[in-house]
Amino acid sequence: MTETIKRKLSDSSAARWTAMLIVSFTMMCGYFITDVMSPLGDMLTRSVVDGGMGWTPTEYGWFSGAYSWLNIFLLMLLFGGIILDKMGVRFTGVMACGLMVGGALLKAYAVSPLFPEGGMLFGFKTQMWMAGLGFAIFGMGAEICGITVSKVIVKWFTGHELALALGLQVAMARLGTAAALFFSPRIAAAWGGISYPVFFGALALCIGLLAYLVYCVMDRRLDKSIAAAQGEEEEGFKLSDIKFVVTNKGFWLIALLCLMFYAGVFPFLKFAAQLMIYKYGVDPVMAGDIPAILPFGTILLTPLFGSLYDRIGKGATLMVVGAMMLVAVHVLFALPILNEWWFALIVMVLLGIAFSLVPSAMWPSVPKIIPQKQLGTAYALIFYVQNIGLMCVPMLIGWVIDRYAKFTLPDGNVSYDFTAPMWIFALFGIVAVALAFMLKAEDRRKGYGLEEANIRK
Ligand SMILES: NCCCC[C@H](N)C(=O)NCC(=O)O
Repeated sequence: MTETIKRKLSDSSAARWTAMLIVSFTMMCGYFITDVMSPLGDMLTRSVVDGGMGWTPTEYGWFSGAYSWLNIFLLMLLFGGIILDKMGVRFTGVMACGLMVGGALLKAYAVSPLFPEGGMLFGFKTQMWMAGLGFAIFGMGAEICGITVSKVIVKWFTGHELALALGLQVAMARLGTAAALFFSPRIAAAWGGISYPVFFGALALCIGLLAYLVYCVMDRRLDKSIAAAQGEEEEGFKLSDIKFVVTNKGFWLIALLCLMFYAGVFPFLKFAAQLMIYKYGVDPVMAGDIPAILPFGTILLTPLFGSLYDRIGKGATLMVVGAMMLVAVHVLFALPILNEWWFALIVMVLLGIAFSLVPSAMWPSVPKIIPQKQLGTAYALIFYVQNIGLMCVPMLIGWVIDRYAKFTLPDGNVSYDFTAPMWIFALFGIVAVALAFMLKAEDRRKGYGLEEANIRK
């Protein structure tokens, strides 16, 4: 008697890498918009007479944190995770892309000359509120898209090169961030307005949406091949899944590590260009270039560390080392030493290594702690916790800069001293180190396999 072994579409390496490239492209366009305003912080906060838009650092901090408003206050990330587990990656991904495009267009409109100037609401400019609302809608789409893309990759790569694939996806996302940091000030300077890079990003996102629609065709075929190979559909989401996830200590350690580590990186990027201008004397048009090194470095290193994790394991150790490097980096930025652009560049490279180590080990570790059927919910909850930091930290830093870091030079110009904000970022790193050690210990106790290789021999 002969038995036919049916292959799933994901067993074809060409098919799974194509799927990975398509969804990562969509995510990359999203990351471009996320940081498109980061190198323009100085332009936004300069006075109108100096050619800026006259926002205060506090307003800039609120706007930067707006990315997470809806995710946190309307629990949109949690609902997004439930929608993902219930409705699947096709519906959720398309919905998320639509939200990103809509939000990006609103944000671009708010900072364009079309938006009426001069209004105030609750002590802040209406322009900031409108741009923030656009960013909040965009952020809701971006985060839901993020968990969807993670689930897509886990779906195609479990039992194959999972960490490498997740690492490459993150690398492509970083390319979006790097492009935003590098090109955004140049587009704004060349075309004469802050709204142009945002409109450009919205256009790129429309192409990202089309790409995702192409992926949907592949996903349908994968589902058919899975049903044929396994003979049964995967069990759907149940509310008890949330309980299962939140009662797991390993899950909480990863979620809190994610909160603390990313609080020291993404919010830092929002202020990094200003740090370059005021501490390291970099020209404002080139102020995004040194921070752009960070994502560029991670483009090579995240897949490299991911592949290392796939082959030899040591995931928990990679997270400990990455968190320690984060502390070192922020301390070096805080200390009053070597205020030279080349030193900032070296420190940024170090941050790039840290920012490759932790994500390349953290994201592929989640499926080792939480089963695939609850993965959408687990990623959503982790992103939810992380978004608390993405919202509060820029607001805190903006306020600290307004209150303690701003001073007037003898010539009447305003300048900033970034020492206090950098110590705050270092503090997040210290807590991240403690959490990474606790995760490593928990792994030893529970045997999650975080120190083991991902590829099954
Ligand atoms: N500036 C983009 C914020 C994306 C946050 C997202 N929740 C996330 O953590 N993605 C994984 C990553 O390492 O970028």
